[in-house]
Amino acid sequence: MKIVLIGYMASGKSFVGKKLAAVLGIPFKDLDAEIENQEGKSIPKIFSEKGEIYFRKVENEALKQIISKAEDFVLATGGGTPCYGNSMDLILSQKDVLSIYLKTPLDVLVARLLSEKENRPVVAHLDTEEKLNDFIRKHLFERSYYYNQAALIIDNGNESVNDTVEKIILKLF
Ligand SMILES: Nc1ncnc2c1ncn2[C@@H]1O[C@H](COP(=O)(O)OP(=O)(O)O)[C@@H](O)[C@H]1O
Ligand SMILES: O=C(O)C1=C[C@@H](OP(=O)(O)O)[C@@H](O)[C@H](O)C1
Ligand SMILES: [Mg+2]
Repeated sequence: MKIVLIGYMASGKSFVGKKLAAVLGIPFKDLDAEIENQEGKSIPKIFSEKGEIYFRKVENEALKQIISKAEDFVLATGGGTPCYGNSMDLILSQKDVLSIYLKTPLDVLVARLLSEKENRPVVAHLDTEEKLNDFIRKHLFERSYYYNQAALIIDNGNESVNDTVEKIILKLF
């Protein structure tokens, strides 16, 4: 079983993914963590020292490597992963991969990112709730074109992580 979670920043890909992998008894992989290990730097450092275009190249390469492996996994991608280069086509073209969009309402994303934006260079500069809300509303609309191509769409708003994992499991079996 190969599961790839996609969705906006703070939709819960890393949080839900870890729990889902534990319940399924298969390895959990986080694309951002793989990139950080490979580059020997944090995501904010890669953005500030090498720039976003470099990050997107490395992100696409890391995705290719993980997705082509034979073993089972749950992979949490980054919020931008499916929206650059051929990454979404790559995810969709792998017949043994199940893509899942974790869909989270705008107000929940804004609330989560208000307290967790420092390590996310794409939104780190947005210093008020109003700016964050304005930016995410437009950005989410643009990115939804990619997210909505996932095979499965699962709501992860105000439900508990256990409920979200259960919803996914029910769709799998
Ligand atoms: N179902 C949920 N219930 C409660 N909190 C959640 C849920 N899903 C995610 N979160 C919270 O949202 C925050 C962002 O989640 P994270 O997994 O880092 O998002 P992503 O990897 O999609 O950017 C985390 O602090 C996590 O605790
Ligand atoms: O949406 C994005 O462009 C990004 C999302 C981040 O991952 P999370 O979605 O796990 O926060 C990380 O890959 C990087 O900061 C860029
Ligand atoms: Mg994450």
